[in-house]
Amino acid sequence: MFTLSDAPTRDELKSYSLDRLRAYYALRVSNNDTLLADYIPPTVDGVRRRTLGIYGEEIAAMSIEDYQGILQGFLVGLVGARRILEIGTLTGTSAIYFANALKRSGIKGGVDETGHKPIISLDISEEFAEIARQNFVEAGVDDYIEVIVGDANKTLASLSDLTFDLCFVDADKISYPNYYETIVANNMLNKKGLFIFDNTAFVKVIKYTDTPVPVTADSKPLDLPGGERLISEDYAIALHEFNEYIRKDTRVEVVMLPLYTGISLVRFVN
Ligand SMILES: C[S@@+](CC[C@H](N)C(=O)[O-])C[C@H]1O[C@@H](n2cnc3c(N)ncnc32)[C@H](O)[C@@H]1O
Repeated sequence: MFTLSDAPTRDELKSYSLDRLRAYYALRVSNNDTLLADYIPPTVDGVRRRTLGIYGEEIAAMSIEDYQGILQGFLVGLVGARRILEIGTLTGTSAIYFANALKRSGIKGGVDETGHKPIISLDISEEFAEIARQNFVEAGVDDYIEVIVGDANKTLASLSDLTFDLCFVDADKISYPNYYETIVANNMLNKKGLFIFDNTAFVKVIKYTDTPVPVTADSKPLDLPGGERLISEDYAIALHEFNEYIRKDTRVEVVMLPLYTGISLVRFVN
């Protein structure tokens, strides 16, 4: 584990290449090394390696990356989240980041008066869910996360009595409008809560070393320059329609972060 004290001096910086300096900052996206140590636990690496070993690159690449995990953990603290809903568990990477963030905020694990753990994560695959549960045990966060298996279009509706402070939506893109409307219509997200929708820009909007791709008002959904296409065109069209839908929804305010394949933050305006 690095410490912030290994920062180069001003003199040493003169012999640094920009790439070396970027590499330095890539590991220091927060000023709090305790937070980084908490947020990038070795177990997340283990989850990635195991997912890669079992399913290969295409599936493993669906897990969020470290920086997104750190950012989402920061947002957990920002909104004071106590209860989190995740749609799309896969093998558990994002849920582990959320659990560590809750721990940092002093939230206790275990089943509460609602009969649930602080994080409910939904996935359609029993196989992924089982691997995720093993990963949660190994990461020491199994008392923070419960996985409910089934099509989230159905399981979500069965949770409509519950209220969450943060909803992270990262499952099948076609269903984003239904997930959004079900959560809003049933008041499942607190008025001060936060939605995070992943992959809303369809393609890698930014590469680490590039400047952000400007998205203009007349951009077509499928012709954003500057990145490999990670998802099918069906998904891109569904996401485009979803983006337009929430952009015009006067109940909410939306900011799409140009990170990875786009991360939309959505909050209620009043
Ligand atoms: C992008 S992955 C989630 C990655 C995870 N959030 C992470 O960072 O590790 C999408 C997941 O959504 C699940 N999924 C797809 N369609 C679904 C549906 N209709 N209901 C519930 N889960 C679904 C898939 O099985 C897959 O595990």
